[in-house]
Amino acid sequence: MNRVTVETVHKTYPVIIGEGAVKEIGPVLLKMKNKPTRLFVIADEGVYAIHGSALKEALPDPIPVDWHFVPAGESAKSFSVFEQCLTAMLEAALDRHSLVVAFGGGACGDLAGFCAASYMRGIPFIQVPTTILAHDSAVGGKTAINHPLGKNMIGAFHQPEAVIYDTSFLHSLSEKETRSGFAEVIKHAFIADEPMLTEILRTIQKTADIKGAFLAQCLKKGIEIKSAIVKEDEKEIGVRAFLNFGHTYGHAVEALSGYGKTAHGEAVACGMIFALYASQFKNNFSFNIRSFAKWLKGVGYPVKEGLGFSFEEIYTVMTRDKKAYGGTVRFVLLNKIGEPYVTDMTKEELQKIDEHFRKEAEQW
Ligand SMILES: NC(=O)c1ccc[n+]([C@@H]2O[C@H](COP(=O)([O-])OP(=O)(O)OC[C@H]3O[C@@H](n4cnc5c(N)ncnc54)[C@H](O)[C@@H]3O)[C@@H](O)[C@H]2O)c1
Ligand SMILES: O=C(O)C(=O)C[C@@H](O)[C@H](O)[C@H](O)COP(=O)(O)O
Ligand SMILES: [Zn+2]
Repeated sequence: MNRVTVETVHKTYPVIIGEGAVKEIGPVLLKMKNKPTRLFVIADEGVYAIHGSALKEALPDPIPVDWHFVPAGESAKSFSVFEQCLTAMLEAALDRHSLVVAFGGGACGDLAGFCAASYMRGIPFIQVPTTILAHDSAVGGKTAINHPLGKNMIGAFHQPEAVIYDTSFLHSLSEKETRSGFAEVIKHAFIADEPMLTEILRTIQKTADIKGAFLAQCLKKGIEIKSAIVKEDEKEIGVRAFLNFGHTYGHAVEALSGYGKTAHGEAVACGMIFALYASQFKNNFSFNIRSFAKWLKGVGYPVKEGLGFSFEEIYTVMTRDKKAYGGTVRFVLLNKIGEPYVTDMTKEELQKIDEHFRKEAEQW
């Protein structure tokens, strides 16, 4: 098993990664200082149907367990599902030493983490992620649900007690979800590791290449990059915003297309192309963006997903981004690969970049 330790001001916790890692959940729970009085598993119903028995067998006998199922994917991050979870948690009479287990991808993890953060003002939880994307979402303590007006707008920072990342769950992911998750790996490489990016561009030519030892190595590196940033800035006062590379535009595409249609990572992939053009516009960032966009398309990413919306539509959603304040939109751009920075962008600048982006898209 591989292990990465995440350190924050108030909590240090392990990310245990590997095939069969789910078996580690028993020892982790039984070793906790306050042994949980009850477990409340919030499970993505699609994931439960495929992998539920593995988690069931791994939970330790002495601790009583309630199971609560939520819709598969992004639709779980809604007010109504959040309310249903809290009602079920109250009915199960959870106390402050009860523990929530999030079982699913990033959507279920974000929802379950927010339920744990809100119930009695915060009870412990453990992430048992099941997607490639969740190498990012399960680590670092951002939890949230969506609002029709913006992505992840209602949420809290709440760190898990542990992340139990069983990579054998990833074998059943669809091609779309494999690609979507891998976009966050590409993001981690762009913001922190040029050799990793080069290796990715060389190794991956189609979705089916995202597998095996190379994928395992990318996931561990991604988690290490993320945990180093979270250690420095848990609550996004500064450098944590770098993890938002590709997200300002990406979140707008997700919100406009109706959550769940364009997968998060697909939207982030489009957002990274936009942010690369913006980096070129702002400071002559030198990189062959056209060939990167073509590479993404070749792997299977729907790179033109944002083009169906007008600049005004995208801009309006971007002004509600959590990084924006005082009326300006803020973007994460690159000086060079591995050297991100945050900058204000005016509407005029963004409009010019959008025009260039649309013109370039004819060549992808
Ligand atoms: N908190 C964070 O730091 C953070 C970081 C990145 C993304 N996110 C959030 O994560 C969400 C996206 O997460 P995601 O990409 O994991 O998608 P997801 O949770 O929406 O799952 C996508 C689909 O894959 C299915 N699925 C999950 N695991 C599976 C498996 N092992 N086998 C087969 N099918 C499986 C689900 O049922 C669902 O239909 C977004 O809401 C995004 O905002 C949060
Ligand atoms: O952990 C972070 O910080 C990130 O920004 C990771 C992102 O991949 C993730 O999608 C996050 O949920 C976006 O954060 P938000 O604050 O823009 O909602
Ligand atoms: Zn993301």
